[in-house]
Amino acid sequence: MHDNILITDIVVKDVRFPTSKSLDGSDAMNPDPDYSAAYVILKTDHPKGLEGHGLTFTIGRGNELCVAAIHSLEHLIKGKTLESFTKDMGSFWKMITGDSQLRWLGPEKGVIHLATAALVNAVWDLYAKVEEKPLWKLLADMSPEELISCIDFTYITDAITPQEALELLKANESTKQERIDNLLKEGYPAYTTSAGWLGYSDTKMRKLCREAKELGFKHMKIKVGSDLQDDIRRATIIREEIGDDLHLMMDANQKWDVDEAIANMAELGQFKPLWIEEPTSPDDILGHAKIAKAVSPIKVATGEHCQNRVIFKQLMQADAMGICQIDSCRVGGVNEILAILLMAAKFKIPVCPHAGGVGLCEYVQHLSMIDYIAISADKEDRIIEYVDHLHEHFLDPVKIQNGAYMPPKMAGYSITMKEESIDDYSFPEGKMWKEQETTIN
Ligand SMILES: C[C@H](O)[C@@H](O)[C@@H](O)[C@H](O)C(=O)O
Ligand SMILES: [Mg+2]
Repeated sequence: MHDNILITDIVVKDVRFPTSKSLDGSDAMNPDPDYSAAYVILKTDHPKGLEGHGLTFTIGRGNELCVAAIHSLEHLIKGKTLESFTKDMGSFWKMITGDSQLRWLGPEKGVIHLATAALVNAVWDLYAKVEEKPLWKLLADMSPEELISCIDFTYITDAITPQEALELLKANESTKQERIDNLLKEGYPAYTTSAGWLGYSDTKMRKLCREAKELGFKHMKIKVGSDLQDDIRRATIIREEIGDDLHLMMDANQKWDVDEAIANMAELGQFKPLWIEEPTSPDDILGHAKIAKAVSPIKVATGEHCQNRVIFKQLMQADAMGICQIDSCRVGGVNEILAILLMAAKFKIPVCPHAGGVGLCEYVQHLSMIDYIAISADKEDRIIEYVDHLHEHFLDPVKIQNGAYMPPKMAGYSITMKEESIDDYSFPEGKMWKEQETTIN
């Protein structure tokens, strides 16, 4: 169906939203994020003019570095056909992460890997659009063999071999349709972070807690890690509002040292959080393992800053990660996510994706859905983050019903941003930035 569609050009945009003005998204480590996207458009010669869209998420300054890194990778994609990639997605991924000179900038981490994610996800978006399916369905319709062929198993075969992964997928194959039907009916449960941003006033927090309850959410996440007494005060207010009806999760955004995390969680444990997220440096595998042991039965959640599948593997092998928080564009896009989902299924670690930001909810719903349909085949103890910001900028925004994500129906990876939004929020020339030039610097 997609024979010889040529990727003729790549357009990259630096899109930034001034969310720091209202302190949306603020946490102990990131007090003033401007949710931003290094945004890619793959132009093609498709008769209907189809384009592949993809983005990688940053929080403002430095977004231009991702834009530049995407340009550096561009020669690996431009002038090639979609089919030359889709006929062997695993090799495509190896090729785009394996450029003999660019690899030095990573390997597979930091700005170059964020850029990889934007491009890889744009290729998947194009693939799904050409096949006229939402991404989750494109993946769900693949045989176990086809799904496995999308993955580069380099560096993870000590945790899962292609053969083991294949068996895992095969065991779920005959029941896939039941789970698709279930998703179409009930959706995939979400949790909300909207009330818990660190910069919000108590009044605003209380109001948002009540709204979240009314909207049917059963789980809520709050930010901690600024000052312990303040964390206790805010958690008390939240518990007053939500009672014991809702589950609570806490996110420290890497603020603590290892022993400090353990000590602080001994205090915050009174609020019965389900998990403590990013208690310390995302690279500290043994530190996470120590914290996980000390705070049990509270789980340690991490992943939004996990640079690649190798770090995920070690966190799992070391019993350091109780909740696996994949991020759609921190690691190298759909292919690497599939590898992580398979490892999580093998280690029986629930996957609760990191979302929010701009476009992350639109992305990760597809990933949790394919996890449920074909990989873990389980929704138990699994929830997708939901944040109520910036969805209006997308052509196919997420749909939440009774606190659950409903499966997207439109073809693609749900990440196509409205043209007007791209223009208005392009940095620094877009009209929204021109209007507030004084606050830029
Ligand atoms: C700066 C961002 O809003 C983060 O606070 C956010 O991604 C957060 O860690 C989350 O888990 O949603
Ligand atoms: Mg977080």
